Amino acid sequence: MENNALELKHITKSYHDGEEENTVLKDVSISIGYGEFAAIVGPSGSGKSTLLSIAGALLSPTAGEVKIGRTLLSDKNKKHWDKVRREQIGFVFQSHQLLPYLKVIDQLKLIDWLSSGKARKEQAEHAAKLLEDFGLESRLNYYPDKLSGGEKQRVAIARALMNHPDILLADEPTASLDKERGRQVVEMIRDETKKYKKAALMVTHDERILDLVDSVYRIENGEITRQR
Ligand SMILES: Nc1ncnc2c1ncn2[C@@H]1O[C@H](COP(=O)(O)OP(=O)(O)OP(=O)(O)O)[C@@H](O)[C@H]1O
Repeated sequence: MENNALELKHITKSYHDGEEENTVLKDVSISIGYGEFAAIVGPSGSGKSTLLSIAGALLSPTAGEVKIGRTLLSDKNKKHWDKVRREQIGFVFQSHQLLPYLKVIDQLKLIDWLSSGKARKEQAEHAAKLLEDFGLESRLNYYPDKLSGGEKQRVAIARALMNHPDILLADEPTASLDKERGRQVVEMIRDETKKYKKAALMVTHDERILDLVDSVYRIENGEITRQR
C-alpha cells in the first residue's frame, strides 16, 4: 500500500503555564498524500502554527504519532530529527527569509552538503530547473533587494524544494503579498506539488485562495475538521 507524505495520528499538544495546562490541539489526525495540496484555516490562536511545527519536526506533541514519508518520528531518537528536517521537509515562512548578500541562484545552492562533483552538478541543474518553474530565469544573478515581494517569496519556495522534500510546509506564504501576487505564489506551490508529486500543507488566513488547494482543514478550539 502506498504511504502518505504526512500522517498525524491522534495528536494532542498542551502547553504548561505555571499550574495551568493549555491544551491547544486535541486528538488531531490528518493524512496528506503525495501530490496533495492541503490548507489549514482557523481563528488566531487556534493552534495552526503549533500543528505545522509538529508536522515539521520542530516541536514534539504531548501525545500522538507523526510520520513523514516512511519515517516515524520518535521522541526517543530526537537526534534523528535534524536529518528528517534537512532531507524530508521544505519550509516556507511568512517573510521570505532570504540572505541579503547572496544572489538568487546562490540562495538555492546553499544546501550544498553533498560533496561529489556529480551530485553538485545535479544540484545546480535542479536549482536552475526550479527557478525556471518559478519564472525567475532572468533573475538568477539578482540580490534579494532588487526583487519584488512576490519574486522573493518564489525564490524562498524554490529553495524549500531543493532537497526533494516529501512535504512542503508553508506558514502564511501570502501574508506579505498583495492579492494578485499572493495568488500567483500559491498557484506555483500547487503546480510544483503536482509536477513533482510532493505534498504541501499551508496555513492561511486568506479564504480567497482556497479554490487552489485539494483539501481544507479548519481548526477551532483545538479540534480539526475537514471542510472538503
Ligand atoms: N511556546 C508556547 N508556550 C505556551 N503557549 C503557547 C506557545 N506557543 C503557542 N502557545 C499558545 O497556543 C495557542 C495556539 O498558538 P498558535 O501559534 O499555534 O496559533 P495560530 O492558530 O497559529 O495563531 P495565529 O493565526 O495568530 O498565528 C495560543 O493560545 C498560544 O498562546
